Amino acid sequence: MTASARPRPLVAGNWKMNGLKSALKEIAAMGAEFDPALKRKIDLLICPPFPLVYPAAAAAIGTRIAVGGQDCHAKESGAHTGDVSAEMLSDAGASYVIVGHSERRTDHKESDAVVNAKAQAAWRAGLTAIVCVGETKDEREVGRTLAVVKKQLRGSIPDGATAANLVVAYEPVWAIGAGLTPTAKDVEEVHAMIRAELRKIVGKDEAPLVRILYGGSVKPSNAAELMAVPDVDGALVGGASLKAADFMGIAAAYR
Ligand SMILES: O=C(CO)COP(=O)(O)O
Repeated sequence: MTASARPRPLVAGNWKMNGLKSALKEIAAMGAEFDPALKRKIDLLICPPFPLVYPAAAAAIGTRIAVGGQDCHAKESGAHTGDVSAEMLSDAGASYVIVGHSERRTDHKESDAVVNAKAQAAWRAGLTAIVCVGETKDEREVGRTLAVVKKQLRGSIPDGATAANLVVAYEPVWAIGAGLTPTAKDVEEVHAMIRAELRKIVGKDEAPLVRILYGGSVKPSNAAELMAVPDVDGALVGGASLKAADFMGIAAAYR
């Protein structure tokens, strides 16, 4: 492996609790705009709500757009009403799953240990785990950003991570859905620290190839600047992933 090895960028959409069957036409429209030149450069992923995983995977056939879940249970099956396992997501056509999103950490009190177990479940089912980390506004204001993110990384990423089975998403909680983003310099500082931590976690040969996504108010208008930041290997997009025009406008940062 050469020192200049770079990951293949990933532009991922997290639809959160948005999207009815009618939203599937957006996936078809994204596919139509995902032309051969862009396909050579980047990967695209859409993570719809659970009921749409199977039809989204069907809608994405032939588009090279991957489909993922937004969460999974740590167990394979059993008496866990309302939960969905990584194996079920894989069976429905998913190849990725987001774990430890800040909305799960807040709404469902998910700890790093829970996120770690979910990432292991993802790997057991053959899925790539997108492990989310990020500081709150208060943590940033008191200068704890790097310490908080480092602790989340160490607690949330299981042993056995590789560049193929792990994606890290840095999502400052205060930037999500807020129309606010950190400065390019602030993003660079956090991503550089994540890369350094990854060298300890996956080793120095593999670490440069792990994709580190930035998430939080990514839009077509700021994507080029954010995607140009060193150690930013793509985006995890919320609101702007719901419409093909916005999502493909963000992907166009890689044209
Ligand atoms: O949480 C996010 C993606 O997981 C980011 O959401 P927004 O792009 O809507 O800020």
